[in-house]
Amino acid sequence: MFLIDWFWGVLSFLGLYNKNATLLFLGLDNAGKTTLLGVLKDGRLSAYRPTFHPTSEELSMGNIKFRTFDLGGHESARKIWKDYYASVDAIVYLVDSSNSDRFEESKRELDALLSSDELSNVPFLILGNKVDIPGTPSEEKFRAALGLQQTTGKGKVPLNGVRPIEVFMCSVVKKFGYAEGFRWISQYIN
Ligand SMILES: Nc1nc2c(ncn2[C@@H]2O[C@H](COP(=O)(O)OP(=O)(O)OP(=O)(O)O)[C@@H](O)[C@H]2O)c(=O)[nH]1
Ligand SMILES: [Mg+2]
Repeated sequence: MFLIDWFWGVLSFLGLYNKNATLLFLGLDNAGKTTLLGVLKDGRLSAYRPTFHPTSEELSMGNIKFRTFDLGGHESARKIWKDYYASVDAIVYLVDSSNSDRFEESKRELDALLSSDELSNVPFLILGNKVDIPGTPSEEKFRAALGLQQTTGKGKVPLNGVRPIEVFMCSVVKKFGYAEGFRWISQYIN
């Protein structure tokens, strides 16, 4: 009983209670995908090791399926996650905002996703992760670096056929910022 309460508690916290969806967590290696999955799974932080093989992990809660894939330098992984395009309801794209050296690489992968026909109607939540690390850029600077100045708005916005896309800065480790992002994207998930 306790477990079930906790379980639904997590999903309602994320706005995903009584939704039926598959969410893909994408991003370069080291962005925080496995850590986010772990935080959702048991609310605790464990020392998650970098994921090597296969570059995919999955967590199911109720009717929600979370699946991670690493992008960048993983050609074989790319082949795998392309198979999931058809069943994806939302994409959560994680970026390590503390590592500006890799913004360009991360932007390249993101742009490829955004321009793919198969995903043209899929909502995108961009998480600028690790803002707990001193020296991370402001949201404004982060958006500029990723080419995300034009997004669809953080509130409830009538989209008129435009794909929902929005940026939320967060710290998965310190557990803030990402739930707002999930609640934002949940309004575009059935
Ligand atoms: N300071 C800080 N570190 C974080 C945060 N989120 C993740 N990390 C750390 O970043 C490193 C990479 O996190 P992972 O969750 O393994 O990243 P990943 O995207 O799964 O990476 P791969 O599996 O290697 O592709 C780990 O050492 C995490 O502890 C955060 O919010 N703040
Ligand atoms: Mg991982």
